[in-house]
Amino acid sequence: MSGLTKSFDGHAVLHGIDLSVAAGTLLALLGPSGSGKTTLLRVLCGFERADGGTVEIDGRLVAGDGVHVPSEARRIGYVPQEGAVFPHLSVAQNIVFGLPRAQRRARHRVDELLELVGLPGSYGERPPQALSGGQQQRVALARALAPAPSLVMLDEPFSSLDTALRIETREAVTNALAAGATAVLVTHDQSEALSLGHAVAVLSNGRLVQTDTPEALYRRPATPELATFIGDAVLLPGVVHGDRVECEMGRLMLGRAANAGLVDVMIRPLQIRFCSDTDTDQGHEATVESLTFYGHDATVGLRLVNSASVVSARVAGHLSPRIGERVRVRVEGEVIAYSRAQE
Ligand SMILES: Nc1ncnc2c1ncn2[C@@H]1O[C@H](COP(=O)(O)OP(=O)(O)OP(=O)(O)O)[C@@H](O)[C@H]1O
Repeated sequence: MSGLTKSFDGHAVLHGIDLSVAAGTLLALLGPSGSGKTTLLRVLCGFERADGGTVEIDGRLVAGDGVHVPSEARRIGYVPQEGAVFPHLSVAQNIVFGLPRAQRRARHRVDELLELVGLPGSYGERPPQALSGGQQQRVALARALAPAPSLVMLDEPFSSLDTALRIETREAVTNALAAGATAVLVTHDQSEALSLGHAVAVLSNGRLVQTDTPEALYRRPATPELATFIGDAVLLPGVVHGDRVECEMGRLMLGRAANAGLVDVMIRPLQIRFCSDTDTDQGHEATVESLTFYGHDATVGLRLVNSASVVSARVAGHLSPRIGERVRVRVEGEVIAYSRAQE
């Protein structure tokens, strides 16, 4: 898609979106509520017309420059949030629903699709109500994949599921899509976007802030706002000298070049590590001020000695310290600096 714009009642919702999805990959479209994800998806599907810009699928212009291919002719499979399956049809009838009449009786196709989404062939004759919410979402995916679409759109397909079903359904969906489908997954869940997307595009107020691999997005977010949106982040004032930055946690290596001068240094809480008792000359002294224990890990609030700053560290649950304890901490790995020059 190129230069896509859309306004509702004079209020701009998409501000010129340029984005491409490589064939055979899953792009996660991540953004907070109201950022324009659904509008973008509706424009791609052809449910909504953009005010400007173009959409091409498999090299074919489907929207823009006076063209508007109707949604049913775009070869897009669509999996909505929930309620996608028709309750009055069997699972098999649901799956073949979008196929030409002549192909609807092909039982082997239903079996193939059920297998693809990880459901037993015997489920074909069941009514959808006899399936769990996650299994129903898999049927919705099988139906979307049945006509071999060029592109599959997944609109928050896991959001109504509880945690266990979510994990199971996510796995089934990624396995099914690994067969080479090109897909766009709309989500407001950071971990879902990072774990499922080959690439992640972040939308904020109708603008794309960054499109990158999950690892690059997490490790080198374009802005401090994006850093805190993608995951927990500690931000400390600092000064850049060459390939290092000086801050209250020491002279740290930069993971991305930054202009010399005043910056905000971004450190992930998992990078703040406790020094062992033998490392007495290493690290910075801090007092444990708060502790939130989650079981497998814990978030520790640390007040740096000789400083007003409190930083947050994430440690394995069995290593969590006691409140009031004096510890030594150091930063592991590279950090990112955001210039304050414009302030
Ligand atoms: N048909 C419409 N008429 C008027 N305004 C609309 C319409 N559809 C969306 N909007 C507005 O456009 C903005 C973006 O909405 P959109 O639903 O695309 O965001 P979203 O990122 O999908 O949010 P959510 O995650 O809550 O679904 C919102 O301010 C919304 O109120």
